[in-house]
Amino acid sequence: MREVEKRVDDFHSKIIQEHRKKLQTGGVKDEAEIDFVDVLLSLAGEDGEAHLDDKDIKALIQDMIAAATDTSAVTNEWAMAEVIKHPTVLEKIQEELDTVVGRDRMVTESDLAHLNYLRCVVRETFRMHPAGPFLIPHESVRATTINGYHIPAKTRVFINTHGLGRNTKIWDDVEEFRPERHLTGDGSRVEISHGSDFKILPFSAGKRKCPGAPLGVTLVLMALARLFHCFDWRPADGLRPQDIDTSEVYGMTMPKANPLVAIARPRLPSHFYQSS
Ligand code: HEM
Repeated sequence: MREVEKRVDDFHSKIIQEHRKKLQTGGVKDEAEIDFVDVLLSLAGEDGEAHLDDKDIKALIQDMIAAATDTSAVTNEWAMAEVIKHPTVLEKIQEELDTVVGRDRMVTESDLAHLNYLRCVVRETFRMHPAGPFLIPHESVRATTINGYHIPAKTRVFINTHGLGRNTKIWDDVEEFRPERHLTGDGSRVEISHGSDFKILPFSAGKRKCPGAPLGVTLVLMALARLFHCFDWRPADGLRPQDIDTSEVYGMTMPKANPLVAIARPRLPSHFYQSS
């Protein structure tokens, strides 16, 4: 454990050193190049001191990497597993991709707003498999009463988003992966984070809501759009779609108990798969 800690610490030190060197040798010229660490290093403190020391910056980098990577990866794996388990869903996703994007170019970020069925797939994935099944523990700062429940001050509060997605008072056929249930009646864009109805809460809500939600949504949508646009997918040899295992393990995030194994077959013209 100590050895892992040291390796992680060295990795963070290297990131800080590289950024400090860049700042000292003329700084970052193009505003579009400024990243999270550049901003943290440039925060001015009092009496000519830096606002944050290296320990603070390392903690923030670690927090950001931990919060951003596992959540997005777990969501992608669940979405892939559910889609490969439901071949008609894959067909509908690819039909939409062929209509919106076509087969002679790659998906770009500006396409994502128009992929309403894929957005439903991600929303349905969050309903059934929220990356944070109990969000992050919160504590009530003062006593309050919500829906008749008295919550004393300093109570540790967990929000059961996993239960919310399978609550039969809110959803029907809760065990069924059915993206269509999220389509808006008027064809307007399907929101993924949460709506005014709070029927799903993948990123929590309110002032401690995930600050990376827009980036998280884009990362997940973009990865899935490219994977389904570029490849046809089927389960590993010998398995039928319905055999795909969807058992879960609980932890800080809620990954699949067994990693997904699947077979990809290119579906776009061959020049898209050649490295330049
Ligand atoms: C699919 C992707 C993601 C999911 C499902 C997700 C979900 C969550 C959830 C449930 C929380 C806890 C909110 C609460 O306190 O109740 C959270 C917090 C947080 N997330 Fe995300 N997240 C994702 C992506 C990201 C990304 C890409 C970033 C940054 C680039 C990020 C940064 C953070 C940070 C810094 C916090 C802690 C906020 C605080 O201090 O309270 N997340 N996220």
